[in-house]
Amino acid sequence: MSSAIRLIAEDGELDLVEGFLPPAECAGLGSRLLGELAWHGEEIAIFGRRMAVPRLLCWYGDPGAVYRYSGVSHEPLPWDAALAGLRDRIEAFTGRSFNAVLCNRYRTGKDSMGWHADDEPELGERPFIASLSLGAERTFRIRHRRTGKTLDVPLRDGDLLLMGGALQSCWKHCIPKTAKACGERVNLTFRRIVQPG
Ligand SMILES: O=C(O)CCC(=O)C(=O)O
Ligand SMILES: [Fe+2]
Repeated sequence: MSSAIRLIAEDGELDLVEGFLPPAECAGLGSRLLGELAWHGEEIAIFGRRMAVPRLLCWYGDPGAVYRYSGVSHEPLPWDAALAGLRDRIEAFTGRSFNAVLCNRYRTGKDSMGWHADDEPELGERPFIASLSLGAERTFRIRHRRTGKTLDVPLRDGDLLLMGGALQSCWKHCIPKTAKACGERVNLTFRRIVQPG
């Protein structure tokens, strides 16, 4: 495992740990999560029309770690063993604690996540979020809200991306669609819900 590389140091911190998980572990773990987790689609209302979110997702965590996304409150599913094992390792590495994980599954290059910040009230001020990627490489794009400064970070199998400080209030991020041939990707964002609601 390599050490963290600081990618952003102003108005929040963004750190990348390339190969946090060794390649030998990634393939098995990726297919286990694809098979085991309770993947489902979601819809969001945009201008009164219901639209399918362009990816699959699921939410696991401690009882009470309720999270509101796509306009709906989500009760967590109880920790899956593979997810709990990863949580423990990421907690040991970062010295932070997490009580829930949002899992996103990008089936093809057409699946994506639009511009957003993880700044929901239940994450509290200056949330610390650890994001583990498995499977196909995708680009994580981050843009400063005021200056427009933009950075593209390739996220590969086994990489761990850490977001902290004021990052969510000063920057937005997304996973753009790609026209490149690309396999499935799973991303796990470990979070701490501080204010159940
Ligand atoms: O898939 C990714 O790498 C990003 C996921 C993300 O931004 C989120 O879950 O909030
Ligand atoms: Fe995010």
